[in-house]
Amino acid sequence: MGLLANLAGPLGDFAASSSLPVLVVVGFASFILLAIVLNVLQQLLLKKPNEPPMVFHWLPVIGSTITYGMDPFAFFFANHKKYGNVFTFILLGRKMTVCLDTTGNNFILNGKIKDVNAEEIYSPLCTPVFGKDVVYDCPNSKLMEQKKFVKFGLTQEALRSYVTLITHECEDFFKRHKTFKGQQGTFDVPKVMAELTIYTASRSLQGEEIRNSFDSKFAELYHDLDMGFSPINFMLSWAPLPHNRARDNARETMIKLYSEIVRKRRSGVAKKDSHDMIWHLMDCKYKDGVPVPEHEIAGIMIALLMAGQHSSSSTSAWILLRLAQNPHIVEELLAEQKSALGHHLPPVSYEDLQKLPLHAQVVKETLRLHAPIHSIMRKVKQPLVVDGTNYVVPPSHTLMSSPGFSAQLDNHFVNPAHWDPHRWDAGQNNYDEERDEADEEKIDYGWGVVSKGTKSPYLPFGAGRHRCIGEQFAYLQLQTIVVAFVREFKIRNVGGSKDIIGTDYSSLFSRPLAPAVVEWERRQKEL
Ligand code: HEM
Repeated sequence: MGLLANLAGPLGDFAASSSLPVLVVVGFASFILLAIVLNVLQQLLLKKPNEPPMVFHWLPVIGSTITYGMDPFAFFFANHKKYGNVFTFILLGRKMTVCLDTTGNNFILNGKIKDVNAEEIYSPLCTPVFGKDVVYDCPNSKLMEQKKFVKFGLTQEALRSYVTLITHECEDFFKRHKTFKGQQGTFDVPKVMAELTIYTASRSLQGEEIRNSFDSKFAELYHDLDMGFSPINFMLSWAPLPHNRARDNARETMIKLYSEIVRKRRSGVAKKDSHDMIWHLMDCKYKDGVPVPEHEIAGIMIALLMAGQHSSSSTSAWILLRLAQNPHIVEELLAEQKSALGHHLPPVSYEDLQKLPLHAQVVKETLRLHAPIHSIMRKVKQPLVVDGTNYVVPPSHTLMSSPGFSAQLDNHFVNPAHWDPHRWDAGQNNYDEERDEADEEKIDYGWGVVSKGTKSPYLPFGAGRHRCIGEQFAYLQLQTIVVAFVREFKIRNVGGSKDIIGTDYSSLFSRPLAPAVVEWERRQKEL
């Protein structure tokens, strides 16, 4: 051996040292190949007839992660065509069973608490952002009470005051923001609308102190906290990565900030002169008579800020992008305001919003095509027979529902890909919304009576015990922004094109691909 090595000299040394990496690469490639072959054979030969069909995939663990992640709706449509309403796919090693259309929405969203569970899925991601003892870091019955507090805090009086506050924020923004200097220009819609949305939500729901903090330290804290929702955190929310450390610092600082506001208000330094949610939560008590502790008030307020901001800012951006694609609708909206409220366009009130059906329909139609939450997930707790099938979903699976998918089906909506707010004028769709709503079973999970939505193909706010409690606020906020915007501006796509921008699915909430730039022009004020 020694002799041979000496004879080969430096060449032998090189061969000896380079053969190791080659062997490792060959070994790894063989392992991958074997895993692929076994994975394919398993799919072809070991089909379980009583389980939903598995979406074919080459790579174990990765499965359909990439195709689903790039465009979930395209993925749902392609597999709906192949397999029907129920199928399973692999998402980062997890088995996800998708149940589509109205039966699928109902099966998952109205599932019983003993069968399906949301907190096991959402808690690892949300608890480090919201903090302890709220939302998914507590028993479901406590979440239901927390939802009741918020829902009941949205009184007519509160909503009325919010319209005025939101209008002021918008007017101020349109006057002062650097984007809107002069008579005309262009702006990046998602970026600018994210800013306006957070100012309007914080001024109304979160209160004056929080709104004022957004001009200084709060924006940075919000950004750090938001990084907690990076998709990577679905797997690594616990990991000591820089963005998770920043998230934890931001959460602790925010909890302190909210707690200080509560203490200051309780001490009588601040007078109760608004209807924000902090004041309301300070007066709430759980069923056992215990008032909501400071850190829970903070956690609920953070949860509202986060839940509302992502969905509403994406929706407000889509609304403006759709209006820029359809400038004639902007003129129709202004005409509606003039005809319902008077030619001189007085300040809009909460009651006035009910007189502007086209404004509501613009929001409604935008949510139909651009649901910010494309996939809703639940953990299966025990073997479940899927309604209307022989399939049994085992507890190792996660259920996935997508109400945004049924809202794009042509058996429910005529020409579904077309954005047309007038489709909501009576009788334009294939399903009778009013009749279905009247027939609908009603239920109360402890935070007010809601319809179960079992038949509706249109559920942008979800259904069941986890249904959104922010719907009323979101409509009010979005409609008020639209009212203020069309009074001040005309908008259109750059060069008058009819294109619409694509969707960015890279984060947990879908939103327009940025930058999405459109042209604005300030209206001449009539004297
Ligand atoms: C356009 C705006 C919005 C849309 C499309 C939307 C959509 C949704 C959906 C689909 C769900 C159900 C999630 C699930 O079942 O897992 C939900 C839940 C929820 N949303 Fe919204 N939301 C919007 C605005 C808001 C706002 C403004 C707030 C707060 C003020 C809010 C607070 C909540 C809360 C607290 C839940 C309950 C979570 C649970 O019970 O697990 N949302 N939302």
